Amino acid sequence: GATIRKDEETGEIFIARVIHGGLADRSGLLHPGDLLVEVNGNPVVGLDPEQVIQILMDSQGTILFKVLPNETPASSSCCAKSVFVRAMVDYCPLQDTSIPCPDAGMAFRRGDLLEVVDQSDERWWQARKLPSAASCARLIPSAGRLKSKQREQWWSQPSHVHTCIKACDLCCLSEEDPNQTDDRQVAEVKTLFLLSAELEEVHAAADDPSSDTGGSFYLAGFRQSFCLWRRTSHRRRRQSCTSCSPTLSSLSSPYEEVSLYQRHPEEKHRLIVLAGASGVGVNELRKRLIKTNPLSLQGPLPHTTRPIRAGELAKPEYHFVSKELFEYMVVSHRFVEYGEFRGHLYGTSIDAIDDVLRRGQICIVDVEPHNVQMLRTSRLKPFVIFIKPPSPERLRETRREARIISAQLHLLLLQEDDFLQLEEASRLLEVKYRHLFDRVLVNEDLQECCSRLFSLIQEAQQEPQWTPVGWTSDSTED
Ligand SMILES: Nc1ncnc2c1ncn2[C@@H]1O[C@H](COP(=O)(O)OP(=O)(O)OP(=O)(O)O)[C@@H](O)[C@H]1O
Repeated sequence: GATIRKDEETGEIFIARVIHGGLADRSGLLHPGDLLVEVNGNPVVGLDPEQVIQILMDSQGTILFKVLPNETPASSSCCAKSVFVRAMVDYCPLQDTSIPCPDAGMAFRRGDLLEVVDQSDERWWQARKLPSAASCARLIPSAGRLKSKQREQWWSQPSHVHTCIKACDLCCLSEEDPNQTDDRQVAEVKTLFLLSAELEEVHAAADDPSSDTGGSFYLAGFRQSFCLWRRTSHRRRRQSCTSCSPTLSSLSSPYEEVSLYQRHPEEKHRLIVLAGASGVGVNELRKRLIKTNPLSLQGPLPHTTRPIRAGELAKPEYHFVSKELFEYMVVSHRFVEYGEFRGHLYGTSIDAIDDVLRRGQICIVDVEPHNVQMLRTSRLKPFVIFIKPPSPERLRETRREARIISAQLHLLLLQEDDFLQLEEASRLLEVKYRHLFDRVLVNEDLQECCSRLFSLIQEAQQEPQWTPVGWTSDSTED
């Protein structure tokens, strides 16, 4: 329940910290800074901390400490106000040689919620993991300490590839007039979305202008070419540069302060974000949810530069815009995701999300996990649900009839390779983005997953949830 330290000059042993909720804390008799004179009658001045610990370990029954109380004790830990944080990094005390007492340390993974009960030591904080019945806190590195560790690691890496710089360089080379900023940025978009041989193959195979409203894989209520763009553009959709982005870089804050937020019934609904590896069923779940609850749930209407087809005006399933307007929206950062398919641009815009929310409906989007960060604003207050596959056996059992669209636009049954890829991609995404997910849901039985998803969506809107403090402490729109 306490740690000790030795004053190297005088050889005196002091109580370094009292663990919140531990025996020493509950006794109220020991405080940081108290001078330890004797343990069970053994003088300890001049001993090493390890020798003092050995005396304690050899003792049985009652342990008697003789202490000289610290004359200016720090304010009692029980009076300090707890701060709640979400861990944005993983930490393991057993791999940290600098921790004063590894046994008193607490391991955590990114995304874990922690109650920090004591920040009086600028290097080591005391915390409990939530939800937790444990009364005794454990040691975690302070934000400052973790940041300096991250900085050391960052500088020790040989090089950092800045994808944004590369994209700009390339586009500058291809521009006739380097002063035209907008054109340059548009060229950057093109650079980022240069179609691969695979996608060109799709163009050739699918060059049938009527296919968007016909074909055996038409998804009711969902735009086929938009879905096909999504399906074939994984990893080519717009991505921010993680080397440079202050929010995503390895130097960003290791803890995010959070507080409980409950949506007021008159406030706009929280944005619901579904994320998952390609093929896990995110689109199927979203489609089913909207189909069964069309009045309360809606997806944002995508934008496209594709021409309007005959008969589409009656019930447009896109915002049809000119290429110029689309490109203007790109440079104005109006798109969450965008890309090119069959020579036309497609994208999900923030404005389209706002349209749904303004109508009083719950907006549900599915985005690539690397794009979740840009939706994390106090205005949208996204509730992010990660969809993951079930166990390997159940995945193969439940997906016997499942189909994915091939690069040649054929609907294919999932093969062993697809299952392996899906499992690996899902595992990697969860490791990398866990801190951005509010909930993780296993998509085993479709019907059951849909109803659990619907309950989660209700929970997000009606029950208190942990959100970044910035989302509730100010009313500024971002
Ligand atoms: N729980 C499930 N049981 C059986 N089949 C499922 C289940 N979930 C999804 N499927 C099927 O798996 C296939 C792929 O699903 P879906 O198209 O929704 O994937 P996705 O996650 O949206 O991937 P992408 O973004 O690459 O399109 C579809 O045929 C869908 O009907």
